[in-house]
Amino acid sequence: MTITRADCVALDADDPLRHLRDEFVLPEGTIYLVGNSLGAPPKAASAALTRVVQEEWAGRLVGGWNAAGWFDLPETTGDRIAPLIGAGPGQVVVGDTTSIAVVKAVSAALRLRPGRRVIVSDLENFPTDRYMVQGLVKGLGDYEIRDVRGSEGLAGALDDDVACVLLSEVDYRTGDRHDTAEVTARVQAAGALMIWDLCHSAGAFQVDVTPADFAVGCTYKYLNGGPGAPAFVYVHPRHQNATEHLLSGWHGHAAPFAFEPDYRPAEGIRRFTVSTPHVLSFAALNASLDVWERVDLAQLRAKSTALTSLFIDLVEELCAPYGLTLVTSRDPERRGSQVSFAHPDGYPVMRALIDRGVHGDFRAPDVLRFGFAPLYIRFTDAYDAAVTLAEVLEKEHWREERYRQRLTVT
Ligand SMILES: Cc1ncc(COP(=O)(O)O)c(C=O)c1O
Ligand SMILES: Nc1c(O)cccc1C(=O)C[C@H](N)C(=O)O
Repeated sequence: MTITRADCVALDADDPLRHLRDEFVLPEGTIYLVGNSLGAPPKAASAALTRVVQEEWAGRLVGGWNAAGWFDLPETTGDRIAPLIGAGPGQVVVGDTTSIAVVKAVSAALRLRPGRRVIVSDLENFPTDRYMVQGLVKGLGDYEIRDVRGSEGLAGALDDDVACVLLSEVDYRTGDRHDTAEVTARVQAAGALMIWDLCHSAGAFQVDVTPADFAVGCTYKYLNGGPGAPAFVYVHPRHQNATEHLLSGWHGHAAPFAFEPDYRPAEGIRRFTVSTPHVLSFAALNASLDVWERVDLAQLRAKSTALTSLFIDLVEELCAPYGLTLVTSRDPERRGSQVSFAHPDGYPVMRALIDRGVHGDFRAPDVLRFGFAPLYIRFTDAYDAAVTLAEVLEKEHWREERYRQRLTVT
């Protein structure tokens, strides 16, 4: 084999981020390549949750809203996420879920482009992004969705009717990454607004959100905020006071504790909050953001591309006879921190692999996904995962009937 396990041991020893793995709880014997779905728990999360329950909730009771800063968590936490996506203070707010954030961003964009009735949506977008826009259009009436496939499909889709375009920087299935600067410039040149879904970007590499009009993303994948961790919304400063979104909840009101009968939006990013923040979820997320403060994002990207390139090379070498097709771009610039391979029996192959301690996931119809969270995945993990995948394919372990039984969540 061209690359040996000893080479990978050496790469791990040279990895400037290697100490960060110790910050996470990872079960012995598990190679966890699903950080692109749910990140691993930071060791500090458990103590952070206990502290918030005991000191803030039990200790201060309702006083926690003031004394523990609960009311301002959406903004204070947004300011901590901002540097990871290239944004400044007062440009990001945290709360709700990505699906809700999509409604906020798209509805705010539509109000900025009165007279334009079209929302461009990618057929490859994660389904909830599409479903939320479909629901919005049904509710608002008088708007239409123009479907495209990938940013290539945009060419013929941009005209004077388009109000906004919603795309994911990194495709959840293929792992491919758009050239956001180029696409954003094209969309804006057509007079439309650009909204990026950064779910598979934030924490995978340094994002530059600044050319975008709006962006949304979750914090439970590469950012390791925990299951159900709140989402974020970025709003370019030029738009913040110029528009309103559809979900006019009381935390986004100019004077929430005046209890006025009618909605008046707060100034600035605050108006993109909706209602009561999930304080316990913020505790876990903020424990993770403490780790992120110590991460050099250039080193993160270098490690990510090295890991994904290594995995592609190894799988192509070891699994050549077994019917896998690389789905993700070979160009490291054009991919996130994920590698996908297609296989006609992808589902049982992935179940057999997980049974042998290598956790990836499967996306219909035939995609095996492998996420490489650079904070805690080692080069030896990539090596061992490729060797185990080759074994599963060579020995045809995946043919066992039990691996065909579908679980509810894949
Ligand atoms: C690109 C993308 N957008 C949105 C979501 C869903 O967001 P949520 O269920 O947190 O609203 C996911 C994953 O679940 C995703 O991968
Ligand atoms: N958000 C998820 C959920 O609520 C259940 C199971 C998985 C998820 C995920 O995050 C999946 C992920 N967005 C994907 O890229 O497929």
